[in-house]
Amino acid sequence: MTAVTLARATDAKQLPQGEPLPPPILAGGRAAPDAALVELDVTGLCKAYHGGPAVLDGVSLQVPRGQSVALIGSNGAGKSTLLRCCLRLIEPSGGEVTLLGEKVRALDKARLRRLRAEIGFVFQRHNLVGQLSVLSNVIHGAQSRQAGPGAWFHFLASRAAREEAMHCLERVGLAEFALRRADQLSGGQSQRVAIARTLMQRPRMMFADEPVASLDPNAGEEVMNLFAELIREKGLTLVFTSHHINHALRYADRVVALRNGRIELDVATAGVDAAALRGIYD
Ligand SMILES: Nc1ncnc2c1ncn2[C@@H]1O[C@H](COP(=O)(O)OP(=O)(O)OP(=O)(O)O)[C@@H](O)[C@H]1O
Repeated sequence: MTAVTLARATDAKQLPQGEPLPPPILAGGRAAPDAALVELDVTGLCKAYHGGPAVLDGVSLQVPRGQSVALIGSNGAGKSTLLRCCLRLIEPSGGEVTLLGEKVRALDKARLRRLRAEIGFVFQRHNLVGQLSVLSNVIHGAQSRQAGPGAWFHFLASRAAREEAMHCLERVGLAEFALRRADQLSGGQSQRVAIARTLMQRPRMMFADEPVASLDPNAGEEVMNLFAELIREKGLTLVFTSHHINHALRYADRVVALRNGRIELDVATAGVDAAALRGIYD
């Protein structure tokens, strides 16, 4: 156990005060989350891979609409497993996840696919299709609304889809790259395209698993800023994992720290200092 004590988001003032916070980008510029509208409700979530030890051990977490939550914790703490269980990209071993009002574990394949279509998921690696154009990759974000080859190739997509995709690319500052092959982009550009693709999805909520881990510090900062701006603009709920304490403080309303598959810390970022959060890595 570290110097960091278990605390709820409401009593962050119990934590030690210290160095000044970086200005909150996301938390500062928008209305307070609506506590009555819970978009993600995780209760007693457990996961063990292949009958091994518990990787998630009774995790419970409620995220209201419009809140941005940073999940932090050492390598192997269970952050990615938690995100993936929420979308049932991997099967939980126990507990319950309710996402946008749907009990995820009870959904059949078709309903699960429909639910996933409402969630933007940005991964550490952008997962673009390298041989296709940037525009086609973005258009693919609308696959739940557009079936057939038009969901894959920009020249077969509807005019409306192409225009919307161009708008998404403009929003991430890459309109002039629309017809370039995706495998000709830098890491930062690729991650921007991945974000444009999630915008094309018109998501109701966003998850991001170490979205800037593969980028250099400058590109990482730029992408996080852009991401935060878009989340704020659209009033979306966000849950993201990060190893950057400063990103957690700057881009989240709330920080949840995992250790060995359990929540060790759950605090509002307002009033918490970086030193308190660093304790989670001891
Ligand atoms: N597919 C898998 N099969 C078996 N064990 C796995 C699998 N995926 C993850 N694990 C194990 O589960 C534990 C938690 O992993 P997870 O990736 O969720 O942690 P994390 O907090 O996201 O770590 P990191 O910060 O390194 O990304 C680790 O011990 C890992 O080895």
